[in-house]
Amino acid sequence: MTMPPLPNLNLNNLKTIKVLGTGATGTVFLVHNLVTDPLAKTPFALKVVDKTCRYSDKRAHWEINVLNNLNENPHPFLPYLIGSCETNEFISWAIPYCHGRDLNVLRHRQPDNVFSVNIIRFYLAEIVCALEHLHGLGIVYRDLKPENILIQESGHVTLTDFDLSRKLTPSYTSLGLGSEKKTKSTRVAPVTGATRGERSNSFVGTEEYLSPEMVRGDGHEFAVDWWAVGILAYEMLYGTTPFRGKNRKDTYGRIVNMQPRFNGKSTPLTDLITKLLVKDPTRRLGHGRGAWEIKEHPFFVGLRWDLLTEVVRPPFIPSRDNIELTEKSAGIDIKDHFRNKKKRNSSLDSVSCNVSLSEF
Ligand SMILES: Nc1ncnc2c1ncn2[C@@H]1O[C@H](COP(=O)(O)OP(=O)(O)OP(=O)(O)O)[C@@H](O)[C@H]1O
Repeated sequence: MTMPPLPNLNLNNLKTIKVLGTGATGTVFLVHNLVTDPLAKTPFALKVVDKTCRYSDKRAHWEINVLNNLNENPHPFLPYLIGSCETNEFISWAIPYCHGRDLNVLRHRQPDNVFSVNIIRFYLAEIVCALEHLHGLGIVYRDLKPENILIQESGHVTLTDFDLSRKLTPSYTSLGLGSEKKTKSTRVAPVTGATRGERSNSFVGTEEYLSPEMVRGDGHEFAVDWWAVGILAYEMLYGTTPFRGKNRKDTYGRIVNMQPRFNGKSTPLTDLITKLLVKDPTRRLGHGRGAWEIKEHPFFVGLRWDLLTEVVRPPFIPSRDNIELTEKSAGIDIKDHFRNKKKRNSSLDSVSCNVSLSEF
């Protein structure tokens, strides 16, 4: 499918409504186009990255590149690029706004902060499909975590945030042929700056979601994403990740050495998690035949993968009321926002410009 050329975004025509999220390198704003959509009927998400942060321009260009690729190879559970723009200070790009917040927020709204098994099955199925599509394009995602799984207006998921993703030779083509090339991991090094209660981002993802091969500094490939699916499933089931330690070093030690603990007797879901959390990536579910190994697991028995977007009703459909456009008139000056962010970060010695990404 060939897409028409993307419109260049004109930042002067955009009005910020509110901040949707602030990450290691960028800030995501909810914006609307004052010229074409003055009443903010169809707002969209604008990710803005400060070019003065180390590695940020490379990461931003890469993310735009991935989104461009997705425009040519679309998938219902992955975003597309609406447009982009670059100035001396910022790189910005727009993607559709996801009304339902992210899976982390949603989990904290559930009784006991955990999802039911049926809801876990639904979200895992969609995430497996999204990862399968990315892997088919030769992209290893490397940053799966609840905060990066957004809920669309329809209730289906969208994976976001591709700056840590990487291009590999696809191994799981539709013919199941080929062997993948590994991407090297730099040995994990502590980075400072996560504030209390937040998860910190390491150079390749969030520490509790890192795979043993990443922690060890071995080469890694698509199987890191299947490991992260196992961590995610565990967190959705128990409300906590399986290897969380007292501190980062302890967490890394547990990731490499400890087996996950389960409450009660084995179920298809705990069996799936066990097979995804195999330390040796070559023995992990998904390594041999990619997503199909996971789709064929008994946990998903009876699920019509081909009808996922049409028949299966999402467990949570955000209502229009969830869109808090009350701050519509407020407007946030993007430059001011970054000036203040820099001030805050310098006093915290924060991660913002400090993320070690020596692979770039
Ligand atoms: N399209 C969107 N719709 C709604 N909210 C969004 C959208 N994109 C991002 N967000 C919110 O903004 C947050 C940060 O986005 P994103 O992860 O892309 O930024 P980042 O700077 O790369 O962060 P990170 O430090 O995790 O790499 C997300 O967790 C989410 O809550």
